[in-house]
Amino acid sequence: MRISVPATSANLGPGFDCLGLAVSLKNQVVIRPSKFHSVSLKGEGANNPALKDNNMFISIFNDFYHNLSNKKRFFRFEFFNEIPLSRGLGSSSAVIVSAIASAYAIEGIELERDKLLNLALAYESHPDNITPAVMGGFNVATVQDNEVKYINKHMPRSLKAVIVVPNRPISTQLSRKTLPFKYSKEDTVFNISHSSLLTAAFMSENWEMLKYASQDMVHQKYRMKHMPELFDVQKTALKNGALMSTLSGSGSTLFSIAYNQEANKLEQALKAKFPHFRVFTLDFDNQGVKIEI
Ligand SMILES: Nc1ncnc2c1ncn2[C@@H]1O[C@H](COP(=O)(O)OP(=O)(O)OP(=O)(O)O)[C@@H](O)[C@H]1O
Ligand SMILES: N[C@@H](CCO)C(=O)O
Repeated sequence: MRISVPATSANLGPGFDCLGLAVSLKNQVVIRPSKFHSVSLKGEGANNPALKDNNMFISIFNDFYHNLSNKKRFFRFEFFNEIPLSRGLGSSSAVIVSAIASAYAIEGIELERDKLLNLALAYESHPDNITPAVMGGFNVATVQDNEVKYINKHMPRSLKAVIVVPNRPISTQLSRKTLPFKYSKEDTVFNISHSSLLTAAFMSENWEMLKYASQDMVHQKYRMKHMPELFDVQKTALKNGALMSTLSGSGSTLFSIAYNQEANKLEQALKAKFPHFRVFTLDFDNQGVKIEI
């Protein structure tokens, strides 16, 4: 069985903990019954011994598998990771979503996407990465009565994501602790209005509105000041054709959107100015989690 899950970019500026979309970097895992437990790891995280010895995917998979099955079986797990770890591209959501989905699939139990999403919520309390990881596309999501309420929309082929991935990881858990405990009425109103405008811009495909609507007062400046070069990445992106440029999730990746015809120029400008960072041009993913039996 093979399962793949896309990387995701959450917040999109003002939509803290509620907006997110999926891009075409993917983590894949192939799982086969085996005489004994074994793991192989390629791509992102391959040099990280913790991912072999104490792998979050395997522990979540085992929890679900043991609950669903009465059998004692061993598996071989082959991971092919494209999603950089702890860079704000939803690496943990990809692991959570794929581990739950594969435990059901290997037992031959159908799992609806909505149910998968709500099971994933137990591991990640904010829904802005897990929703696009499951559904693909652009998503607005909130949690009410322990359930994710969301609206999803496909992204068009006329746009690309251009991402700048710094070499320093940022842990989401630690980064959330650096945010203020309280916000002023002005900052709160600023974010409500910008997040609403941004959502309307995505839903109505009014791409020229993105640069106004994607501004934020709630989290980016607090997080980016720990890596001040990110302000320069953002400025360079906006000067070179980006329709919007925002901190991806809790960082450290900077995520930009550009028209197809502007994407190459934007990628080259970012590569020239930040040669020590990785720059990728990606399509958007409209499929979300995908299982092949
Ligand atoms: N491919 C993977 N295999 C196993 N564990 C992983 C993998 N990718 C991420 N993880 C786990 O998830 C942690 C990173 O989660 P964290 O929420 O800090 O970052 P993120 O999900 O990449 O960022 P964000 O939530 O801002 O998008 C890693 O330290 C590791 O424990
Ligand atoms: N909304 C989350 C996304 C990262 O998981 C945050 O900004 O902390």
